[in-house]
Amino acid sequence: MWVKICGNTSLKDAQAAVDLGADAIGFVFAPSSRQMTPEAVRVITERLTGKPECFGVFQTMNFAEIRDAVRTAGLTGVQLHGGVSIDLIAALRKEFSPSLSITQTLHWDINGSPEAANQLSRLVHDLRETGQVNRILIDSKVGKALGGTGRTFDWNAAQQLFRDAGEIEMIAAGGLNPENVGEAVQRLRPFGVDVSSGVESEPGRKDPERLRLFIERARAAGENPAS
Ligand SMILES: O=C(O)c1ccccc1NCC(=O)[C@H](O)[C@H](O)COP(=O)(O)O
Repeated sequence: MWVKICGNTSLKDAQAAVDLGADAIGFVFAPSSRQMTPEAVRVITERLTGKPECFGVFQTMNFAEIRDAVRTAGLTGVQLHGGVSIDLIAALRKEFSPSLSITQTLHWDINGSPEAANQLSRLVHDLRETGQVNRILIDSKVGKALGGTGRTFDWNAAQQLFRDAGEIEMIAAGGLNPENVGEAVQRLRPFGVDVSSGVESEPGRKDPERLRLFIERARAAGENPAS
């Protein structure tokens, strides 16, 4: 089970996640209590020991802004959180191919209609067809909030979406924490999981014990489908 710890704001927290076995760490450039600048992230990525994937989370659709942040911050991947633009994905792929990992986020509106799941399925299909996206992350949308919400979506209703995704790597996010990640993995059988607020002691600060439990339980559930 691939595990990403998102919303890091310090070297101490990012290094703790890596030392505890996270595959990837994330930095939020979107408006948020966890928002970072590319320069501040660079200070962290330059000093990190280990070789995690380092993702930037972007809510902008501005190609130049993302391109410059990738270079300045020393990112290995982008997580596109502000909507789907095949043109933006193609431009990033052309600029960085194949070294940049591209994750497209799709949002499950927790107050949305049941038909929204069909729309997400079509989007997953279309993104897969482009062959330019490495992973798709399903996150909760709560009102206008597109990330870091701490709220889960309906895992039962989403099972089909994850099952039908085919070969593209699907990541589950939204309200995960050490207490519920095992159940989320059991229900959705994702390629990976992503967490931000569920392993914090306060916004922007990670709790080492919650980090440890999250990673351990996600991995255990991933290795044992029957548990
Ligand atoms: O984390 C944020 O504050 C955030 C704000 C705006 C857009 C994206 C954001 N985070 C991106 C992530 O990858 C989070 O891990 C994901 O949204 C899950 O957050 P949480 O429900 O707090 O675990």
